[in-house]
Amino acid sequence: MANYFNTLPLREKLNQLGVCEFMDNNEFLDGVNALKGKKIVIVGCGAQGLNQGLNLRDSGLDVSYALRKEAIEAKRDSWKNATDNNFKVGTYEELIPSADLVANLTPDKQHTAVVSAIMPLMKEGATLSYSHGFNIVEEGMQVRKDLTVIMVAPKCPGSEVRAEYLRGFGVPTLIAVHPENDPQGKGLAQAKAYCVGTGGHKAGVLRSSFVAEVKSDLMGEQTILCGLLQTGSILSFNKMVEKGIDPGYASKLVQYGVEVITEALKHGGVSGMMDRLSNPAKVKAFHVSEELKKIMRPLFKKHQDDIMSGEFSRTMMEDWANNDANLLKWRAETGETAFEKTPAGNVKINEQEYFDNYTLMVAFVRAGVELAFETMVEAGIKAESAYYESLHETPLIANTIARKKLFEMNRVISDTAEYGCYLFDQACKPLLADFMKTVDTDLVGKNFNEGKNGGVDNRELVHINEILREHPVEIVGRKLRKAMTAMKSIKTA
Ligand SMILES: NC(=O)C1=CN([C@@H]2O[C@H](COP(=O)(O)OP(=O)(O)OC[C@H]3O[C@@H](n4cnc5c(N)ncnc54)[C@H](OP(=O)(O)O)[C@@H]3O)[C@@H](O)[C@H]2O)C=CC1
Ligand SMILES: CC[C@](O)(C(C)=O)C(=O)O
Ligand SMILES: [Mg+2]
Ligand SMILES: [Mg+2]
Repeated sequence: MANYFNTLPLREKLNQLGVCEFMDNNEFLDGVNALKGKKIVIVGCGAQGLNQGLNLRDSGLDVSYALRKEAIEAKRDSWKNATDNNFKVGTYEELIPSADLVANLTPDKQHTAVVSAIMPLMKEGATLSYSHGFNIVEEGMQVRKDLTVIMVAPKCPGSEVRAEYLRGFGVPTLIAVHPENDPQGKGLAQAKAYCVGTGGHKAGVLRSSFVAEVKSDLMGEQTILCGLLQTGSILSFNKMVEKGIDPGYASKLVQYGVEVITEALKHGGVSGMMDRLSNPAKVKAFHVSEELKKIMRPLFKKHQDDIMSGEFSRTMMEDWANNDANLLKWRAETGETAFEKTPAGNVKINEQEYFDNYTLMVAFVRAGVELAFETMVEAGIKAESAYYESLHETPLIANTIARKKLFEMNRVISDTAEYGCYLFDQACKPLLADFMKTVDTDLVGKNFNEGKNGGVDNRELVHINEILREHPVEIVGRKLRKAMTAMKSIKTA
């Protein structure tokens, strides 16, 4: 097998990268009907597998889990996840042959082995579904020509796929049909039905391609969503402790601050988040984020370039072959950071204080969201896709950090995302070393300008507001958020 993307001529690369059509609500009027009464068998009951299955069943669909024999015999977590939630569980041989749709929700590193094991058992004309395009695009998996291959990719951690569904909302989702595998022309209807089943249609759906999903998903997870939130959290905590701020206070400000701050992003975009600062702090955060964008832009470009060329996938697959040596080493190192090892203090921090005392995270988030968006778009990803991947998903990742710090984020996201997060973090921390020497407690740990709201040049403030509001991520965000009529506010810390 070879990297599918790299086998395409440039015109086809650009064509598949550019597939991105915002799907109106009236595209989903048929609901789950295309899969009603069909047997959906999910392989893997982990972050996505369990939570997608719960939503699909609640949406009236027939869902069961095919697990590997050793998981059933050893009553592993996947077996517990499925049985504790009263799903039917069986082996591949027991469940796959009668399945109308098989959803492969195992780790990307296992996809070639899993698909090779289940494909011979799949009945003529069945459908194989993914939630990430890595196996098809980066590994070039060849699927039996009578099978339909679709993708329903939530732009969200598995845990929040369920949480937003239970709030009566959903998460932005990319759907796609692999052009090499749609023999009966039923792929789009089934992908739409599956998407309705997960609740994704309530948040926003893009008709995408396997290529466009992979090249944007890998970029978002490595940079703003996981990498920069990890780097920013660790550097913020270390700076506060270095400057004598109580470690318990610092830990709480970081752990919950990123959730409170990015919740504003979800509802009002970057400008909505910045508006929560005092005017002097907003001006400062603007200039700090401009400096951060300048420092980090080459790293963001490198990540996007390595994703586009296949170099990222090659290095990650080398680690797979080396028993995940780097993944496990970086996971252990992250667990040993002072932030991860310092419990949040038993101290009251009100919602506004998270903004007032954490100007630095606001600057990190603006810089990271805009950089990720800009870098994706200049690489050929369409604005709507770049918005879901760089802005809307950031608060959903922050929800996991608020739960149990970086440990929880890295546990819930895919192994692919976790590897990419560490890769970015390893490079970004030294890149920011000189910048962090200039940071003091006015930016992190204490109220900027001691909370005084005066002394701002009106013309500069007007100019800054214009720049923030007219950024392309804000323009497309205002359109996409209009469609999120069912979006709920979450109770933050
Ligand atoms: N995590 C996320 O939030 C997101 C993930 N995705 C994509 O969803 C897919 C699933 O990822 P995710 O939910 O994170 O995966 P998890 O690691 O959470 O779960 C993997 C599941 O697969 C099972 N599994 C592991 N190895 C094998 C194997 N060799 N054969 C059969 N089953 C196996 C595990 O069960 P056991 O080990 O007990 O057998 C577990 O149930 C990936 O393609 C990922 O890129 C897409 C969007 C977001
Ligand atoms: C952000 C990482 C992700 O792409 C996701 C939750 O969307 C993943 O692969 O886990
Ligand atoms: Mg993702
Ligand atoms: Mg991913």
